Amino acid sequence: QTQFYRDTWVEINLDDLKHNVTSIKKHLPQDVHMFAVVKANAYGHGDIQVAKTALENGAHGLAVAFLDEALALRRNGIDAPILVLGATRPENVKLACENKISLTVFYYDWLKEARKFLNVDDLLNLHVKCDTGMGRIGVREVEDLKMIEEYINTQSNFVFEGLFTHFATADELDESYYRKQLKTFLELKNSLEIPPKYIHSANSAATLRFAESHFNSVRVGISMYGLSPSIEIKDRLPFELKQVFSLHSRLSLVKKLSEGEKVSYGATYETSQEEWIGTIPIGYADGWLRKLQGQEILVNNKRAPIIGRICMDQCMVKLSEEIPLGEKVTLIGSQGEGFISMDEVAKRLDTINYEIPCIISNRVPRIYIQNEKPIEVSNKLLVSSDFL
Ligand SMILES: Cc1ncc(COP(=O)(O)O)c(CNc2conc2O)c1O
Repeated sequence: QTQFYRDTWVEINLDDLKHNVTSIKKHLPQDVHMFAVVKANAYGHGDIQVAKTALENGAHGLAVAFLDEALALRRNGIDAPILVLGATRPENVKLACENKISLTVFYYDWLKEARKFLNVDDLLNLHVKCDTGMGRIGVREVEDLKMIEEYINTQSNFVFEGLFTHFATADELDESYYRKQLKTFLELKNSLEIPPKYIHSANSAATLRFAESHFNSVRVGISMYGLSPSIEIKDRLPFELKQVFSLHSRLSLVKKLSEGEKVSYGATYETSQEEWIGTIPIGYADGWLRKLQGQEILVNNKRAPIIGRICMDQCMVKLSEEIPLGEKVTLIGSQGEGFISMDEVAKRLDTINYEIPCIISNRVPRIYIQNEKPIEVSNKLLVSSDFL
């Protein structure tokens, strides 16, 4: 059982994760597959643990950003279908074959290059990505798609396993651009001789809002973690989402300062009267960024503001009264009646909820909670690394 030696940690509630996955599955028709998007260490939640819980509760497969993330899942005993959503080097396709990892192709010449690295009996499962308006990666014209389809279907190394696209605005109230993308995707899909096994377009927002975008598979990330794809659709979701990720620490010092005393770098904070000040062992190197100065956290079930500049490893909080040393504080998540949402922290950082769990760094261990009990600790600082 890996331990951790600083009183700062993330709690991942696997019961809430299960609630979200089963709610999404119930929302989908029986025959629509759910791919759990576990890229970026499952948006900072822990890729292996999230993958296992999602698969145990009805996910059909997994989606990641690049080959390394897929290999990490395979090396941890995950043998469900895995799709790499981003670009892969042609010279690495054999690794994908050997590990039964599906890759994304989005231009013709990649196929000709990739073939050079495959033996005659290698089989590579490919999903063709269409750019219908995201403007990132993907085929944009029917003739380009037809060229790719023709090449895949004539090369024994390649299996045309999937066709997909990605929406840029499915989380917005104005549906016009989404509808334009869906129409373009249908034109591309209908131009194919034979449709591939997986046809998918929906991210969380489209999965929750637009049944016509489900086709036979969906790719769900943010809502699986219990977060709304955007603020504007937050109060229009078809079922309750439970925030899986919470961030906690403990007071490492509590002191009473008299009026006119300074706190932290730059001596920018000055007590306006006699004040109780707590110190917490978390800082910007943990992803608790300096711009979070002033953000309230929960101490003894009450909101308390971070005061003074946030340091690399520590920050200070203004307490409403003397609090015992070692008291648990909650920076994100619930404590008693209080709740600090991912959206509240994101707002203070002028960003979106997706980014927050991603930037809480590997310095902060992840504790997995199931049936209200901690069942696993993942501390990335205490795992060995490969030396070249
Ligand atoms: C191709 C693709 N499919 C599905 C998802 C899941 O979307 P969801 O988390 O909204 O359900 C993403 C998320 N990609 C990103 C999420 O934030 N920035 C991104 O590039 C994606 O890039």
